[in-house]
Amino acid sequence: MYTIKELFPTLQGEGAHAGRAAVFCRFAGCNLWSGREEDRASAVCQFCDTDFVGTDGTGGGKFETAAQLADTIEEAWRSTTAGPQQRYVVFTGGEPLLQLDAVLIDALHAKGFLVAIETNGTLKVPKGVDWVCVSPKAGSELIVLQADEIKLVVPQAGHQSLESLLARFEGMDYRNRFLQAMDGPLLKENLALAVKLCQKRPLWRLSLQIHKMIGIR
Ligand SMILES: C[S@@+](CC[C@H](N)C(=O)[O-])C[C@H]1O[C@@H](n2cnc3c(N)ncnc32)[C@H](O)[C@@H]1O
Ligand SMILES: Nc1nc2[nH]cc(C(=O)O)c2c(=O)[nH]1
Ligand code: SF4
Ligand SMILES: [Mg+2]
Repeated sequence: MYTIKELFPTLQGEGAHAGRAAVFCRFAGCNLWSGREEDRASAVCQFCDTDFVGTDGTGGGKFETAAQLADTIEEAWRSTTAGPQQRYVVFTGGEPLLQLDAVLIDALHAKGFLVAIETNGTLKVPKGVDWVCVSPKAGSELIVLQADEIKLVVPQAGHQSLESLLARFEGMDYRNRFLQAMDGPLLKENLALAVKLCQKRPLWRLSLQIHKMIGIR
């Protein structure tokens, strides 16, 4: 059984694959926040920009089997794209690694999809995921120490020295490194910080949340 908040075709808005056609499948639930506003201030992750509670979003629901969910993802892909090429699904959440498993990954591979995830990096990544984007959260234990992409949201309360943290991540096995400004009331200031850090430390590139800029999901 998979519990899905929402499922829709769009463009990846962030990171190395920004601008790429993708089906987004958002799992309900996260291990770093309940998703309830009254728990935000006491959560490990306090800046989340996403509603991942329940199954009431577009395309959301409970899916009994991997085959049913994979069929639905394929339908979403077919609803907007002309052919079978470049099939791409991004599992996010909430935290996708609470639910994503080998059976679902295999079912998508059998349909020709590349499987990407957006993860907070605190849970083990199953074999077969084609693109791992890890976004570490201050105050959580990072166990995904190797990935295709690291996308650090800045600044985060609880980071002692941001530059020494960046230096540490620079020495680790992440093939692409991005800084993403924390959205919220201080977005403008946070963007200025991210720009300054990318200039100072050129191993990092700026990730803009382009879906928010252009008004798509
Ligand atoms: C909603 S999370 C879901 C996936 C996973 N739980 C994680 O944290 O990576 C998707 C992406 O949005 C980022 N994000 C969440 N809240 C944000 C905010 N307020 N501003 C910028 N990025 C944010 C996360 O860091 C992550 O890269
Ligand atoms: N278009 C679009 N791109 C995204 N990249 C990461 C997202 C996420 O919430 O995980 C996201 C999202 O919610 N929408
Ligand atoms: S870990 Fe990801 S989904 Fe969970 S609260 Fe933080 S940003 Fe949101
Ligand atoms: Mg998002």
